[in-house]
Amino acid sequence: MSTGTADTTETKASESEPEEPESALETARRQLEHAAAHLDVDPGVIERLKHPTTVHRVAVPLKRDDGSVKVYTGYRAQHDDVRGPYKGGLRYHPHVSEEECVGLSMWMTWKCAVMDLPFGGGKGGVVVDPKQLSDGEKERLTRRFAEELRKFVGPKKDIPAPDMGTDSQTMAWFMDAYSMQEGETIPGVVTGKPPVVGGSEGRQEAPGRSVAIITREAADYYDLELDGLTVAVQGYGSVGANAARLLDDWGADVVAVSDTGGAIYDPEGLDTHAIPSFAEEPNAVTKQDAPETLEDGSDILELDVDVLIPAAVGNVISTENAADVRADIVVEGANGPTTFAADAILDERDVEVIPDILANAGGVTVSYFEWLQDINRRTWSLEEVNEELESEMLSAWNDVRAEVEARDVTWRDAAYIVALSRIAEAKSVRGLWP
Ligand SMILES: NC(=O)C1=CN([C@@H]2O[C@H](COP(=O)(O)OP(=O)(O)OC[C@H]3O[C@@H](n4cnc5c(N)ncnc54)[C@H](OP(=O)(O)O)[C@@H]3O)[C@@H](O)[C@H]2O)C=CC1
Ligand SMILES: O=C(O)CCC(=O)C(=O)O
Repeated sequence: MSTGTADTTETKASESEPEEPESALETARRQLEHAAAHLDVDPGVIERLKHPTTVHRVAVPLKRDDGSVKVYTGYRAQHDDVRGPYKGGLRYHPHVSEEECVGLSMWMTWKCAVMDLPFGGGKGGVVVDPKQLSDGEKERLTRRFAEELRKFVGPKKDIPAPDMGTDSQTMAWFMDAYSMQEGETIPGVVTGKPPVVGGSEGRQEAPGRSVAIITREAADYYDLELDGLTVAVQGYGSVGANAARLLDDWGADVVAVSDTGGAIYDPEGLDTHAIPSFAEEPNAVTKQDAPETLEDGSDILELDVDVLIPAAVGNVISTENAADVRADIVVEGANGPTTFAADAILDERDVEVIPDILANAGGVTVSYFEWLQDINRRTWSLEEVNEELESEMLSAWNDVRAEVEARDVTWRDAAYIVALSRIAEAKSVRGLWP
């Protein structure tokens, strides 16, 4: 089933009435309004950008290993494609909802524009706990989801990728199911695949790598030494573990990391390579030896560190705890970890927040490299990928920094200003208004 700009995504929130808990969509809309106030953009464009173009909702039946049948709900939100095909991940998580997918798809539109990639924004997922499924069940679920979305995706239309609860294997199954239906191998329908079937070297580490690069640049900007920089990382998955390990390699002291089981803390710095990531062994963080274990993993957000990297789920920094965040800089590895109301509290307290749409954008940037490699049937080496990523991240960092300095705005507003200017210009040049 496909719905247009669905009722559930009508404007509910406005900047003047911040309430919590905020949905991803509410946060995204408030951030948009806040940043748009700094720009001379047609208000019609801003109003349009508060809504997705389309949200596809599909039923995904799965025959479980015990022979029973369960029907899951899947979504694909397509927010805006003025700059190119919709692009963004697929999430398998019990809290996936239409509203969450729409909010996340909006962030993808801005993220691709901040990075100046020729893509728009999409996001989707299935309401399921992947930890409760066997590998065979995950494969059947993914293949059926791909079949249900087949008409709406494609290398020139909408290109999914991994997100929470999905990985390169999920993308390989998705690509295979799509290709079988189309009658030819079409690697460019998804990114984040294993390199052996058209994936890019370095894609898996890329969002964590970009978080590390942006942390390094932010530390330098605020005159903090990378050597001995104290860092806490919430979430030890694809983003968190890769960011932690790279920063560790570059001399920072990663003093705390967490997963859903809790956090571990060592003021001397943890051996991040010895701690298994979510992909290597889920829920393994608190099984490691460390001087201190924090049973309530959210305590990691209040540790006295130079840099806090929330890299798990959304809304973890809210009005409940924003006043207790003791880091000097928050670098957002997750999408939407800070609510709109918490952002204001952190700003008042001079805690610098480097936003998700810049910090974790390495994932979609290497996805773009992968898409180019697929189209051109050419493979880049890991060195080429990492060199290009470094250069794209520095270019985006400099664009955003220029707005921070020119307008005296927050890093989030500055990133939105860069993105919105590009999107508004594209809309104006294309002349999309009837
Ligand atoms: N993968 C990608 O390409 C990109 C992902 N992102 C964003 O980064 C975030 C993380 O994604 P990703 O790394 O891919 O996810 P993964 O599924 O690889 O890992 C998620 C990690 O977060 C932990 N976690 C989940 N909930 C909590 C919680 N409440 N407190 C502490 N830890 C928690 C999980 O722990 P456990 O092992 O116990 O389950 C796991 O370690 C998401 O917001 C995602 O949208 C952003 C850009 C790209
Ligand atoms: O690689 C991509 O296309 C998108 C990754 C993603 O979902 C994200 O950046 O949030």
